[in-house]
Amino acid sequence: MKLNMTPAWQALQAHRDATRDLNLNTLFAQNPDRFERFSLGLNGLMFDFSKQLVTEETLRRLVALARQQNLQGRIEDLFGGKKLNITEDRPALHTLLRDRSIYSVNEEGETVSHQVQRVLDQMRPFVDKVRSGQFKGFTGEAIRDFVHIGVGGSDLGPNLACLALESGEPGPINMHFVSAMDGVQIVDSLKHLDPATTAFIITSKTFTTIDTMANADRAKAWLLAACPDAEKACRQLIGISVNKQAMSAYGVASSQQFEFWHWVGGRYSLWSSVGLSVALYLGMHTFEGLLHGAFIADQHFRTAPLEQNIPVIMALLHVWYLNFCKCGSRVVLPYTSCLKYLPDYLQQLEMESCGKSVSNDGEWLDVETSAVIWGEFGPNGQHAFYQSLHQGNQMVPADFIMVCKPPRADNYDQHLLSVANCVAQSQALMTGKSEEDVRAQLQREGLDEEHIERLLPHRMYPGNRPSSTIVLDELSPKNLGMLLALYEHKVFTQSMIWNINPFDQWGVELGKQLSKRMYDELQSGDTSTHYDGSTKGLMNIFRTHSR
Ligand SMILES: O=P(O)(O)OC[C@H]1O[C@](O)(CO)[C@@H](O)[C@@H]1O
Repeated sequence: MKLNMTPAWQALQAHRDATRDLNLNTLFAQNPDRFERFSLGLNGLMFDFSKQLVTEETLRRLVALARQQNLQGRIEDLFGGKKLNITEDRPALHTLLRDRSIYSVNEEGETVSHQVQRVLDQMRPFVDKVRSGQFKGFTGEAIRDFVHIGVGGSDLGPNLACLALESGEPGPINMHFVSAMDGVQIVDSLKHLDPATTAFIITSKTFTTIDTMANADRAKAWLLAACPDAEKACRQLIGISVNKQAMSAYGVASSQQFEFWHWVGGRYSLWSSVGLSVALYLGMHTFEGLLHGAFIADQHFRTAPLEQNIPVIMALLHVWYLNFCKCGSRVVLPYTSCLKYLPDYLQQLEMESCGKSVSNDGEWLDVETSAVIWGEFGPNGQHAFYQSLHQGNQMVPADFIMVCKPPRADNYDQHLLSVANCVAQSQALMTGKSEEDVRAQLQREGLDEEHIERLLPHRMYPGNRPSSTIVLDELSPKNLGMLLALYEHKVFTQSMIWNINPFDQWGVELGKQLSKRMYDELQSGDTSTHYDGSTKGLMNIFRTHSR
């Protein structure tokens, strides 16, 4: 039976039709305990969903949908290593990267736990060597600068975590990130770096991604220009990949190859050796803190009742807004610039995982799956798109992220400013500003009646716009690990409700194939006739103006 014909779905649809007039201000007025009732805590993290347009009944019906879709069984399948990634015939075992003691799933003879342990045991001494200045370049000087080269899941997580968790004080090494295929970032970075003291961390699950390999080629050529002894120069390359053969062929010494496995999806790979850059930059204890936090979230997801399960509630709210309230996008608003890259990270996690139109049974879906996830460091967003959040005519549910302890102790005052804005913005979205309030204000400002009538509709805020606030007591490795893993499980829950595979991404392949052919033709100057008019026109314009 199609999902939207099932009893739980139909019941939710009827409930939505009956509650279209739900008003948040009224809900708070009717229930003084609403904040306590509609918030959940977990080890230093609090999830406040009291400003969501839902009632107890909405939640009950959403949980009934999760039960109907056998969510609990699917959670067990995930943790038990069932091959949930059916189109690639493999399990998704990223949770094992955070818990090496309990589960052990056999994968080609060696238990997965052993594989994970082996790589962590390889990472630890390497991190010590680097951070103590014992990792030397071709002149014998210590390597001080590392350039992490990767893209998508091989870039976003480490980049997010390095910025989020750095102390603001200089450490033993500097970390730089390069992901852009156009070559601008790598060329600009190399200008400021010294080949004698710089190493490159080439991070790519496949070790074939053209964006990453083009940047790596550029970096390797730069090293070779300074040190023609290829073996010595390549000592400054570190590889992170499932593809050991390709790393060796590229010249990465086997002691500097850090493996991960096919069962770790790219956007779920921060917890694998892909996190090496975090460990190098901030210490192994920071990386292990991230793993620990994610493990706490895993246990919570696996054991908490659905009604008190944070990622389950996050996902059900997402389903509610996307499928029943028809809100096609959701905005992520962190109120610390340390989490500047969080919206980008979550955009890949959600949109690559859920951007599907076909169910696990191969049927075209009749319900929406992929919401547009976007966002920005909140205070900057306020000066760009909050106008639309407050007065635009589309409802965009928001996730505010607030941190209590200031990430920089020596600027408490500005931290207060940011927190005040975070809380005030979610309040303003909810309460809005009524016609009476606007009229009273304009009268106080001394405007005449005609002017007031003209301005009234422009100065009113409809309010009743929903948001959640996730509060972290501090921005620690544990809390960041928890936050990211909760979002992972949110995405998993949504996917199980829609019965889609969140672990493949076939939709990115066609563009890659076409661009390869086009690149070859642009290089050779070949004028192909098999393109459509627009494509041919664009290529011709480029040919005319590029040189
Ligand atoms: O780690 P790789 O193999 O270089 O891939 C990078 C990214 O490219 C994608 O395959 C999408 O193009 C992502 O899923 C992945 O995170």
